[in-house]
Amino acid sequence: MTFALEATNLGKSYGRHEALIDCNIKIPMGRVVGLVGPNGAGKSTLLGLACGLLEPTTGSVTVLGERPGTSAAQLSRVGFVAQDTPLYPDLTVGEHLRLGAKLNPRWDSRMAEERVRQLNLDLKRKAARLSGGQRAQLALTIAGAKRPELLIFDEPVAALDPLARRAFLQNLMELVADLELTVVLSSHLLSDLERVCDYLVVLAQGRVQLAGPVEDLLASHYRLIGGREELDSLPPGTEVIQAEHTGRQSTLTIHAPSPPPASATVQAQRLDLEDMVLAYMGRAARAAGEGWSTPDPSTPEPVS
Ligand SMILES: Nc1ncnc2c1ncn2[C@@H]1O[C@H](COP(=O)(O)OP(=O)(O)OP(=O)(O)O)[C@@H](O)[C@H]1O
Repeated sequence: MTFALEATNLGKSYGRHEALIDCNIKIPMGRVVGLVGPNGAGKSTLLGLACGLLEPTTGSVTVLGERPGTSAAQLSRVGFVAQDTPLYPDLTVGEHLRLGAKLNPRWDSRMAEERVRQLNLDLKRKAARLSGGQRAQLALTIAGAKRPELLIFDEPVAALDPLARRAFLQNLMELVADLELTVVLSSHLLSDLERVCDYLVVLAQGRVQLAGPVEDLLASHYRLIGGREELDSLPPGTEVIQAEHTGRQSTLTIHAPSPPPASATVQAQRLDLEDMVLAYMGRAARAAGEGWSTPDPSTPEPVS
């Protein structure tokens, strides 16, 4: 089976600093993947490895079944938009489209021109004179017109206001529906990711903390609120991700294979994506702060 992105014991060090450690993930095709984690977690490093911009220090990575960046054919299957939506400031919108057509064998001119028209982008305007939102939209148009099978974005919406962000994400979803793409999107904006992503990878301290289909992850995580003693013994297979105690009451964030048994004294609540991600990031930060190595993630198998 071919995965959109498959990392096996993947690691990347910059000098003595380990930015990505023993990363094992299998991202199925056709997903919209949210890559989240705190600053310095290793997200850009992972995306750089996936695009062939960086070489692994250990392990291996394949993208669409091939080593990244090994051939022009492989490069044309992947679209990458780096963190600062790089464009040529002195080139106009029209010149960007003409350059895209020259450089990309599968360039879809009709689609690029139609999107530029829909976005009301002036073909004669230089990139330097576009707003942040317009630049992001142009970068998305160029990446989509390459007709890639995998589109990778490193924090595409970070600098955009909420309206521009919403418009960008809506356009991205239209592109996904039209082209049947796999998208990997890194962002700190969990509410945005919750709206568009159906697969999640949480990175922290250079390690994968959690990965899997959003639906499965949300269905297997709970918040338990109840007496400290009652919450001392949990069903087998339950993993406590985070525990908070106030007096005799405890609040636990757990990963459990099946819903916790109903009880009059213990309340079980579903988590939203943000609470779940924050619990894993908090656990990784505590483990690092206390000098432990982060525990192995309980990574649910991806759905193929
Ligand atoms: N070229 C480099 N040389 C040395 N260290 C680097 C280099 N690039 C990244 N790092 C370090 O590697 C770690 C991971 O960085 P990376 O940019 O991958 O994190 P990130 O999750 O993308 O962060 P952010 O959310 O802040 O963009 C950080 O500690 C960073 O300082």
